[in-house]
Amino acid sequence: MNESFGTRLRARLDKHGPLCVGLDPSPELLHAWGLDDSPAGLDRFSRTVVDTVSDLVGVVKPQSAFYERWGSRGIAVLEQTIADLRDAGTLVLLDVKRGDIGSTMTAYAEAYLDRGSPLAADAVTLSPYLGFGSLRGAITSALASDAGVFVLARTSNPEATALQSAVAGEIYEGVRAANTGHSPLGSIGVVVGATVLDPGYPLDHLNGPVLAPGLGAQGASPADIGRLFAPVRHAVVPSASRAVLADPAKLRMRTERYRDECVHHLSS
Ligand SMILES: O=c1ccn([C@@H]2O[C@H](COP(=O)(O)O)[C@@H](O)[C@H]2O)c(=O)[nH]1
Repeated sequence: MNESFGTRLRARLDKHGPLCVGLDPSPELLHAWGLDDSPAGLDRFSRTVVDTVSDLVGVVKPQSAFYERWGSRGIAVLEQTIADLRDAGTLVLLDVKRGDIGSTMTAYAEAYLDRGSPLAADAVTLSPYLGFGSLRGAITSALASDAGVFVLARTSNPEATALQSAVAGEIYEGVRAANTGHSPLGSIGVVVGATVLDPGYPLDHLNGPVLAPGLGAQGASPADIGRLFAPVRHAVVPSASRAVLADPAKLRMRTERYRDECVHHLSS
């Protein structure tokens, strides 16, 4: 029997520390790297990031939108990047934020979670704003494929606060229920930005992982990670994209620095 996503994630976090590197090949970053904004540029950027950080972190989070910009040629690069990460033994958390009615979610689950799909990731981000129940089929598919999902609960952007604080309770409770009985860690996670002032829920009750974007470019620091997520120190996955990707010559050093500072603030 294969190991669940939660089990694999826990092992990677224990070995490599919590940091997740985001893979966001925006036109600005490609330009800063001296690369063309083209499928060839995306490919070069992605291969360089995979080669540079895959021994440093347990999880990499490609942002699908930056590959989708280039249509089928960008998706081909994304498929190759997912394959390269898997070959390197790095967990792939594909940031796609899909959310729709149940029958369509089944198709998204086939695209991103079914082991036979060329875009199959270890986990994906999902949006619950058609109701948490609309995600149940996708969650069932994820568990059947030993994959995981991260459901948006309190995202890192400031515009989200009013809407999400009104409904986050339903999302947290749905995730908690989905993880009941799973050990050492459930496979169903939440997204809680490192920029939020208060997650509004005892995250250690979830028995699942917490993706915490917002480190660096959006203003959150490793100290914020320690302050917000100490109760889930073995389950939090802080992610940084622009802050580590800005300069290829400093990519490895910045990844190590953010990783080590997150470890430090989570253990103090
Ligand atoms: O709440 C969320 C959920 C996802 N994101 C994504 O993470 C990265 C952040 O990039 P940075 O350069 O580290 O700011 C990006 O892909 C977002 O789409 C998020 O920021 N907040």
